[in-house]
Amino acid sequence: MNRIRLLVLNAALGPLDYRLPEGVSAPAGSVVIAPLGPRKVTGIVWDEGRLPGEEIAFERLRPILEVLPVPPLPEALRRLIEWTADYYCAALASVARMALASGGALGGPATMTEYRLTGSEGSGRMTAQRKTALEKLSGEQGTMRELAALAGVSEGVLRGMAGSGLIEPVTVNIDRPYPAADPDHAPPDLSPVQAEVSARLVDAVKAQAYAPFLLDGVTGSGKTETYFEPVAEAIRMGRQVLVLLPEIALTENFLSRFAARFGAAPVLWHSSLKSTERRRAWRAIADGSAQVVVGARSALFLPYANLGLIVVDEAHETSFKQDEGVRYNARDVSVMRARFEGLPVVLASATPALESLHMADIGVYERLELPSRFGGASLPTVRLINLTREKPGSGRWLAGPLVDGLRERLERGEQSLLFLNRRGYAPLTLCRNCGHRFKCPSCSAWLVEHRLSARLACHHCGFETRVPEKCPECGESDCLVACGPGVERIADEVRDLFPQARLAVATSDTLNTPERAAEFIAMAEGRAIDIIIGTQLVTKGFHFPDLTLVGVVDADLGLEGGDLRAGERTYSQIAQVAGRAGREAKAGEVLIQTRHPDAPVIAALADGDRDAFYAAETEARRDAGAPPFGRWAAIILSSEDEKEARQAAARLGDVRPRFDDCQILGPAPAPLALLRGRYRYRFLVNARRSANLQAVLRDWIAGVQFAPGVRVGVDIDPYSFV
Ligand SMILES: Nc1ncnc2c1ncn2[C@@H]1O[C@H](COP(=O)(O)OP(=O)(O)OP(=O)(O)O)[C@@H](O)[C@H]1O
Ligand SMILES: [Zn+2]
Repeated sequence: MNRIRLLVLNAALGPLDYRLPEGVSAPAGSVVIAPLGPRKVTGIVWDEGRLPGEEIAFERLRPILEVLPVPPLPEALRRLIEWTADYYCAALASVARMALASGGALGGPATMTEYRLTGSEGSGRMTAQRKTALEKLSGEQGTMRELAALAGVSEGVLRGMAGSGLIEPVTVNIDRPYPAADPDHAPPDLSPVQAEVSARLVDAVKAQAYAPFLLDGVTGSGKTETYFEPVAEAIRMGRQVLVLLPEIALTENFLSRFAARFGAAPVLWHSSLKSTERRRAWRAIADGSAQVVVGARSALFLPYANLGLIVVDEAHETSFKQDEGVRYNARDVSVMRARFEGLPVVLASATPALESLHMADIGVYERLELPSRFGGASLPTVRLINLTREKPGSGRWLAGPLVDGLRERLERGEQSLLFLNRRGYAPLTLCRNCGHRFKCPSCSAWLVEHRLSARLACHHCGFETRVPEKCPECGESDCLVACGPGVERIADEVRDLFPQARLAVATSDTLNTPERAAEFIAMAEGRAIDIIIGTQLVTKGFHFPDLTLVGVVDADLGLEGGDLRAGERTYSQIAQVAGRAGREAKAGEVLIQTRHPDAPVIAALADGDRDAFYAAETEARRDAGAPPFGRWAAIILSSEDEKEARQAAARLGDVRPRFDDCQILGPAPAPLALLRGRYRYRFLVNARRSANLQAVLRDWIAGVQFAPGVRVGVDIDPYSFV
C-alpha cells in the first residue's frame, strides 16, 4: 500500500494521510516533506495503525514531495515519543520536534570549500607576506578566514595567492568527523569496590538488555571513574553512549576528565550550541559515528543509531525536569528509553531522589554502592551553628564560628566555600521613606538587586532596570535599602572581614559561559582563590583538593515556601555542597548556619544520617499520598487577561470529574500569580497509583472550550509548585 500516515511537526494539526509517489519508498520513521494547502510541512512517517485518524479515499490523497536524506527514526525512538506524549499529556508533534532538533541537519550532507597550499611555485611576485604565509600554512587546510588567522595575513593576500596558483580550493564535507575516543587510552586503577561495581556495569553493557541501575556512592567516591569503564566497553563494542549532566556549567569539568581517560573529547549537545555545531552533532548521532554524547536533558530525544548505554549523572538534580513546553523529567524518560531500546541505564548520585531509592528498595533498580571516598579521604565533619544563639552582628550574615573557620583556613592557606542559594546582592529592595517595594512589572516577584551590574532584575522573566537614584513612588533620594543577603552581599561582608583574601563569586551570572566556568575551575585548582561564594551551581561535581571548609550561610532558606520536595531538596543541596570539603588528604569541615537545628532535615545533616532522613521523608510521603506512593499533577491556566484566566479556571473547576482515587484541589491563583505578563491559576491533582491519571486529565480538559487567549499546561509529577 502506498498510503502513509504522517506525524507532522505542528502541534495544531493531527496526523495527516498522504500517498507515496510511484517508485518512492519511505519506511516508518522516514522524515518527509509534504504539501499542506499552499505550504509545506515536515512530517515523520508513522507506523501503520498507531495514530488514530479519519480514513480518506486513496484518490484524494496528495503525494508527498520529498523524503529527506536522513536515517529513519528508529522504532525504539518512535515508541519513546509516543510514550512521552502520552505520559506527560503533551502533543506528539512537540515531542517529535525534540528528536529532529536540528533543522539544518535534515537537508542532508553538505559541502564547503577549504583551501591549502598547492606546493607549486606559482606565478607572480613573492612578497614578504606571501613568504610568511607559505611558511605558516605548510600542511594546513581551512577556510580563507581560518588560514588568514593562522598566517597572520589578510584574506586579500591569500586570495591573491590563489590567483597565482599558490593556494588551491578543496571541497570538504562540512560535518567533519569527531576525533575517536580510545577506550584503552588511560584506564584508571580502580579500588576493589569500584572495580566490582564497574565489572557489574561492564557485564550489563555486554548483555545488551534493559537493566536499570542506581549507582549510589558518597561524594568523592569516584562514581565518574567507575562508570567510565562501561562507557569504554560500549565504545569497544561500537555502540553509542549518552551521558546526561544537569548543567552546562558542569561539563567543563567532565570534558577534561573524559579527555584524560579517553584521549579525545566527547560530542557535546546543549541548547546553546551554534547551528553548525548542532547540525554536525545531530548527523553524527544519527549515523552512529558519535561515540559518546554528553549533554543536557534535550540530548535524550536525539535519534541515536545504535545506543548501548545511558548514564544520568547527578541524577537527583531537579534541572532534569523541564518546566515548560513538554514538561518531562529526563531522569524518568531515560529509564523508559533504556527499556524501549533494551540497554542498561545508570542513575548516579550521592543523594538519590526518594523515587529512585524506592525503586531500588523494591528491586526494580539494581543498587550499586560506593560507600566510601576514594583514596582514603574521609567524609567531612559537620557542625551546626544555631543562629538564634550565635547572632551575626547587625547587617551581617556570618556568625562568629564561621568567621573563625574562614580565618583559620586563610592562615593555613586552605580554601573555603560559602554556599547561599541566592544570586545578586539582595532579594528585596525597598524605600526607607515610603515603604515602596520594587516589583517586576510582568511577574508577581520582587526585583533582585545586582550590585555588580548596578541593576534590579527579575529572576523569573529576565526584566532588568537600572537602580534608580530616587524612589519612583515618593521621589526621595538616597532612601533605598537592601533587605536580606544574596551572594554579592556575602562577598562584601567577607571582603570587609578579610581584605587580603582572594574571592570568587560563582553563580550563573558570573560563570555564564563554558570559558568562564573553565577559568574559574583553573583558578580554584591553581589556588588563586581563597574563598568561593556561590549558589547551587557550586554544590556538585567540583573537586578542589585544598578546599577544607564549607559554610552554609542559610540552611533554612530552601525550607520556606513549603513545596512537596523542599525537605529532600534541602537535604541533597547541603549534602552535595558539604561533599566538596576535604576530598583529598586534608580533612574537611562543614559549618551549617540555621535557626532550626532540630528540624529533621537539619538534624539528619548534622548527624550524617542519610538513612534516618530518607526513612522519615518516606513515611511523610506515604502519609500524604505523595510520590512515589501516590501521584501529583498540576494544571496551569494562564492568560494575559486576568478575568479571562479566572473564568477559564472557574469553568474547568465547574466540570471537575469526581473519582475516589483522584483528589482535585483548586482552582487557586498560582503562587506566582503573574508570570511574564500572564495571569495564572492552578489546580493540583493528587491521585492514587491505581488511578489512570492521564486519562482523567485528558477527558476533563477536553470537555471545556477555552477562549483563544487561554493556555492550558499540564504538569505530570511536577517539581515546580509556583
Ligand atoms: N580509581 C581512581 N583512580 C584515580 N583517581 C580516582 C579514582 N577514583 C576516583 N578518583 C578521583 O577521586 C576524585 C573523586 O571522584 P569523582 O569526582 O568521580 O567522585 P564522585 O563520586 O563523582 O563525587 P561527587 O558525587 O562528589 O561528584 C576525583 O578527583 C577522581 O579523579
Ligand atoms: Zn518578571
